[in-house]
Amino acid sequence: MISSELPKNRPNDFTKAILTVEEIIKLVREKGDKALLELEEKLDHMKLDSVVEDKIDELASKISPELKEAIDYIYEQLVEFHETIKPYNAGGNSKGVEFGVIWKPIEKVGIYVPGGNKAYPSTLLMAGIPAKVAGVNEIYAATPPSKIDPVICYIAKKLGVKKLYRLGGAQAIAAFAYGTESVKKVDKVVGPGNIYVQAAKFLVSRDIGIDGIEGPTELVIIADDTAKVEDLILDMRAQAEHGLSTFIVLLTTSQNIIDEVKRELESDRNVYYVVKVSSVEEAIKIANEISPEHLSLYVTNPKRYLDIVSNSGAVSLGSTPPAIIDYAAGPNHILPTNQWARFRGGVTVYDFLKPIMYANLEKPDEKLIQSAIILAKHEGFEFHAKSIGARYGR
Ligand SMILES: NC(=O)c1ccc[n+]([C@@H]2O[C@H](COP(=O)([O-])OP(=O)(O)OC[C@H]3O[C@@H](n4cnc5c(N)ncnc54)[C@H](O)[C@@H]3O)[C@@H](O)[C@H]2O)c1
Ligand SMILES: N[C@H](CO)Cc1c[nH]c[nH+]1
Ligand SMILES: [Zn+2]
Repeated sequence: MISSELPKNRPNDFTKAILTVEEIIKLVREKGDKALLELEEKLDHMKLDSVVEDKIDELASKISPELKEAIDYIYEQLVEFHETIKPYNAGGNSKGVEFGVIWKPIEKVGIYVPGGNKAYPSTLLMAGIPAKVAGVNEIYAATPPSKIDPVICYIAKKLGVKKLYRLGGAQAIAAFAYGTESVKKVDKVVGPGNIYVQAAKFLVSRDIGIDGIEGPTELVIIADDTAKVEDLILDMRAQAEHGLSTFIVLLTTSQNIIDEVKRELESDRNVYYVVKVSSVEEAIKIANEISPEHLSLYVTNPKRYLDIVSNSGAVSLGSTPPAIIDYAAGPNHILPTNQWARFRGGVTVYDFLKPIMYANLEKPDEKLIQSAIILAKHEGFEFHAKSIGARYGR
């Protein structure tokens, strides 16, 4: 289906799942493993005796040499990306203060690998590699029991995942956040998923770290009349493969493109929003407001517009298909949706690191000490002022 107007509410709004998910979280907190087994039976239609996958080695050995080679090759590319952008410990001196930052990995991380409609081994690569590059010691993963793909097991082994859980949806996120008899409580949970998964992450962020809201999928394409309409149609249908809750928009200056896209996609089940704009600049303004997960700049000389893109998870330039970012380019496919791109980006090595700052004042600048004392007194914190003054003879 085609709509010529942007919607007031997004089809992928996770907040509509909050009430259902609150109940699921409550059950997992109260009843631990028992709740997990009941919820898996009810929501994933799988009768399990344990939520821990204990056949990882056996399953991993089943993957074809072709798939193994593909995974190994992509693995290298993603390691290269995160090693390239990894922050380094830095320090300096100013006003007699030696200061700096050391980056420390988070200790325990849970990765959610979606698996309602399809298995997503690519997601385990996308989350696991930056975690490993950051130096996370304990990586755990969960995916719905019907989608324990041997490729997921192969990647889990390669990453050194401590345990793979047969758990989907909000119950997987709750188990990571609060722990159960079988599931390790972690410090941060990351990963994309449907509205139940994202609502659960949102709710547990009271108690553990999350990487943001990532799902269902969004794509905004900006196309001028040089874009190949067949490519645009493929890119729209590609992201529509993630389900009917996806949010897919085409903003174009070309009436020909609009006519052809409408003709081709009118009878698809997904809704595509196709809107005419008068310039690429106008389209970027609209895209910045939408703050989409994926942005495709399928226009002449796309790089010159990067400066005015302010909100987007990842940008595919020119004829680069957004789907290559989903698999192998280097940037992550775990990307913010629901306008979270206004204040955060996709998952990177930074998501698994914490900056610990330090200061050492052996011979500090007098004026700096005096300034601190003045400000502490102004705030009415006498002992703050005194504790500083006493050290530096004031
Ligand atoms: N933005 C991103 O970074 C990104 C990346 C990859 C995938 N995605 C998105 O991930 C999503 C994957 O969705 P999926 O559904 O295939 O898999 P999923 O693993 O996210 O969700 C499946 C789970 O949802 C739970 N569930 C289903 N119906 C429920 C209900 N009525 N009540 C409570 N729980 C319910 C079940 O427990 C099931 O295991 C897609 O929407 C896709 O667009 C987003
Ligand atoms: N397009 C998804 C992000 O929205 C990522 C993905 C994984 N596999 C295929 N696609
Ligand atoms: Zn995709």
